[in-house]
Amino acid sequence: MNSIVKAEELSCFYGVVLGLNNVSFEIPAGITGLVGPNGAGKSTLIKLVTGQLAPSSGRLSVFGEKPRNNPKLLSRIGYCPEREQLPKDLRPIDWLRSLASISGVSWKETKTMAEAALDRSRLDRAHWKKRIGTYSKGMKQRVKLAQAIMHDPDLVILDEPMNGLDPMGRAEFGEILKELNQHGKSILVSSHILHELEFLCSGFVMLNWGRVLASGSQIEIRETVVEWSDEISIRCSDANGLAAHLQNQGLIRGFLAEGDELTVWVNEPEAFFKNWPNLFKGCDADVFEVRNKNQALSSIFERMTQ
Ligand SMILES: Nc1ncnc2c1ncn2[C@@H]1O[C@H](COP(=O)(O)OP(=O)(O)OP(=O)(O)O)[C@@H](O)[C@H]1O
Repeated sequence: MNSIVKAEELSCFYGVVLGLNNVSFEIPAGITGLVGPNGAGKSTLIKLVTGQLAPSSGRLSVFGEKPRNNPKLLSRIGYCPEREQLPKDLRPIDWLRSLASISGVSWKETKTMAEAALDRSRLDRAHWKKRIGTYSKGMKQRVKLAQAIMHDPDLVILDEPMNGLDPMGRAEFGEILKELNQHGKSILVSSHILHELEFLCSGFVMLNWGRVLASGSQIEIRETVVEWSDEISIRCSDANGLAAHLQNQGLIRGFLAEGDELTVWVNEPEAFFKNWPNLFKGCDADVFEVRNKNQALSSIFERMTQ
């Protein structure tokens, strides 16, 4: 694998408190979700990748180099921290220009950089003249993102950026990240709610209690599941018609039809899931999606953390 981040037997302790415990994984280019409940070690890992912390033991490389005390490497990384530390009284352009100027960019050039970053973060130009303190949560996240991408990094790291956003805000922010990815940026984004990232990420690192529970693409993680649920969700054009069809064949012992969503409790889950295209033959309903409850990524994660 051509990995961007590679951890080998990596540990990080805060005195006697365990932050990360002997984790090994690789993250390829793309959008990767770092998922785990509170205290799982997500921020610790992000601080290691951004060189803010040194590993207690093990090895960590980002683009093949150690991140700690490595300014050249860090210039290829953009970081959007979890905490909201924005200057309320400044306008976003002024803040971003000041940051670029501190980093040694000429004052004239800072304007182009700041404007480009705000455009790429999709902060509506109508709001640029307002002070950051008057902004909504979603607009502040875009300013934070602009700060992280202003220097055109190859890897953008965001710690819990969806926190506090409503579903619409999360979807919009996800679209911005996808667009950045389409422009060649790799993205590492953390959340304690897997569902927030499932639609966005091609791969995941799942953490709990400082350990990696699973890592890899969605398909690779799903393949680690050997247990099947007897509860299967089917999205189709005629839920009642399809339920009757399955019941007549003696395949299900119960069902619940709600709109275009049919939930069935099947007698032999694995056989059903593997054979479903044939089982639906002879029924007029169009089938759009079939999901085994245990195969949903969120369900896998729930069971791993139990
Ligand atoms: N500065 C610190 N000093 C001592 N312990 C710490 C420190 N930072 C984190 N920890 C501990 O390390 C463990 C991992 O914390 P971390 O912040 O990395 O988790 P997280 O997954 O980011 O959680 P959250 O979503 O709550 O931020 C926790 O037990 C936490 O209490």
